[in-house]
Amino acid sequence: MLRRRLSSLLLRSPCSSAVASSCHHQQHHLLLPTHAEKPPAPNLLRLFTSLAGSDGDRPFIAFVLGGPGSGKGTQCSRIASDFGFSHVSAGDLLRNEISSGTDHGEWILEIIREGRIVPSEITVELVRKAIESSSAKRVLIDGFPRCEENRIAFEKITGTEPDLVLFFDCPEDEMVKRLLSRNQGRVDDNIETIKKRLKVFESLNLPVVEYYSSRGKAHKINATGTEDEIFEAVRKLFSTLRL
Ligand SMILES: Nc1ncnc2c1ncn2[C@@H]1O[C@H](COP(=O)(O)OP(=O)(O)OP(=O)(O)O)[C@@H](O)[C@H]1O
Ligand SMILES: O=c1ccn([C@@H]2O[C@H](COP(=O)(O)O)[C@@H](O)[C@H]2O)c(=O)[nH]1
Ligand SMILES: [Mg+2]
Repeated sequence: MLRRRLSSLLLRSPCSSAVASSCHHQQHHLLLPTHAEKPPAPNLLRLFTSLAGSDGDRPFIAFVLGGPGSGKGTQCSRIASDFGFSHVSAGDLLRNEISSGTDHGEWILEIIREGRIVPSEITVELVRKAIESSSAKRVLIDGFPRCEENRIAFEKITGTEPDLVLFFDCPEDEMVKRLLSRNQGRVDDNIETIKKRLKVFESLNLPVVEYYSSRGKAHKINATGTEDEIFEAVRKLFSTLRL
């Protein structure tokens, strides 16, 4: 059913048809952290800093989205090395917070273990800092935004939108198979968490893809087949870009 829904949303690449975006996170609020879980609010003034001033100064930004195990990280590494992009993985930034023992590391670990979404005030700030400190002209943001609230916060705080959104479309059974054999010691690579992540993907991540489809920015890539086959489709798309 999910595949059918996605295909109807993203028949063309890029999508030119308007697709209504909807915010499902209210009805799925139980999947998000509760108020009690929130860490101390960061300094809001510091958060409201645009990315490197005017739009003309900022790097080319591509959001890379797709279900858990769809191959975002794998393909991002290849795009980065062939097309000179800096690779910013939101998940890696959060895992660094855990491994470096920051104040809210344990709290982030629990959220990841449960397959839920870390609040925007944490993630947007990590992503914004990573973009700024990379000083790259082309940046891939892997696995972010994860929900409409993330997207709106990013656009508001950085004062910018992505130039391109790549969406890796992969069947659920293939994603599950890949995650269960990933073997990288991730706390979320177990069937209980994977099931939760798939629900979050459908209810919260997909509306972001729908939103960018309606803006003509989303490009769907068939994420089945070998890594090489998928990268060939990616390469074709990136070769057409004026970077
Ligand atoms: N085309 C492919 N065929 C088979 N296995 C693949 C393919 N692409 C990636 N993999 C493997 O599947 C696993 C998941 O890939 P990857 O980590 O890139 O996915 P992801 O979308 O970043 O997942 P997550 O959202 O959990 O970070 C990895 O072990 C990777 O080596
Ligand atoms: O923007 C984000 C990105 C990630 N998370 C949490 O981390 C895990 C793993 O993320 P990957 O990108 O797949 O490595 C994800 O399931 C979320 O729990 C997040 O909250 N916000
Ligand atoms: Mg990944």
